[in-house]
Amino acid sequence: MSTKKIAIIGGGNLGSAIAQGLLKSGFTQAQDIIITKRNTGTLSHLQELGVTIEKDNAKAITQSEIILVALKPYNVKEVLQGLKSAFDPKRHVLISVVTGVSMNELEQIVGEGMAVVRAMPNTAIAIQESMTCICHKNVSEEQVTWIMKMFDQLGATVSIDEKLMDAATVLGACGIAYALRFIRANIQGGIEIGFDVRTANLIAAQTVKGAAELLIREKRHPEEEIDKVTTPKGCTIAGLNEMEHQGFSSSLIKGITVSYNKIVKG
Ligand SMILES: NC(=O)C1=CN([C@@H]2O[C@H](COP(=O)(O)OP(=O)(O)OC[C@H]3O[C@@H](n4cnc5c(N)ncnc54)[C@H](O)[C@@H]3O)[C@@H](O)[C@H]2O)C=CC1
Ligand SMILES: O=C(O)[C@@H]1CCC=N1
Repeated sequence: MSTKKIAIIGGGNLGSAIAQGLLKSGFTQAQDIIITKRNTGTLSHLQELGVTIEKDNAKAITQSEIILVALKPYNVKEVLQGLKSAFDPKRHVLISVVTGVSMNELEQIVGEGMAVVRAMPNTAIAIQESMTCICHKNVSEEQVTWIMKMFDQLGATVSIDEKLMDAATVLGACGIAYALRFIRANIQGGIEIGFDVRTANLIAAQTVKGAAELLIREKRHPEEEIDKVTTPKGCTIAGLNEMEHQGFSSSLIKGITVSYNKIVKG
């Protein structure tokens, strides 16, 4: 368990999901988490668990060692600029989960030499099932070990070059939404062929979980597993081929590149 205090600046979708994951994992105790938001009303579920809810970002920063920034890309610079004097490069590590803001930009805002980490998790962090991609700058070995240990409690973690961070955002963070839309389409199809929505939801979600586990646990390539399902002249290959005729893989690849270009080109 960690004894470092963590301030989460920006208690929105991702910020509160991280707090939930940290609590569930037992890595951090509620009294060691401070979470900030302008309108704190929506954070009562975390307050009930013992997390400190705070409107004053500077106060949260001075009371913590790890400063996890989960603000929107469009206001992160302005908010952090206003908090510059609260940061102490000798004491603080800044972890940003903000899309599209580089470590150099963050360092320039909060002060030269500041230990800066960019982490790209996804919302499954709330249930310790995130995929988190990480890169860092000015961070000591002890700090890296601690940070990797923290994210390891919250799902799978991989260190990447910063130049891949936008791609990580698309594949890992946006990827949750793509996967859920795939499941939803399966549910819609399932209802059309006879299932009630609850049963279709369970079958679709558990089937996707099983498919993912085959790849993660057995380290297989998807096509190797698909080959085991596609009986010659059978219903799977007939359906799969129709999906491909309709542009299934192509639409996903195109969507991924559109998401990526949205980050890179704006
Ligand atoms: N939602 C997701 O799945 C993921 C989001 N991200 C990134 O995480 C960041 C946060 O995203 P979300 O949580 O979805 O956005 P969000 O809008 O839900 O959360 C941002 C929060 O910051 C709060 N806030 C605004 N100004 C503030 C201030 N001055 N002090 C304290 N709090 C303030 C807002 O009230 C809001 O609750 C974004 O940069 C996004 O790109 C990264 C990976 C996944
Ligand atoms: O859509 C967005 O901008 C953010 C980045 C990753 C997930 N949500």
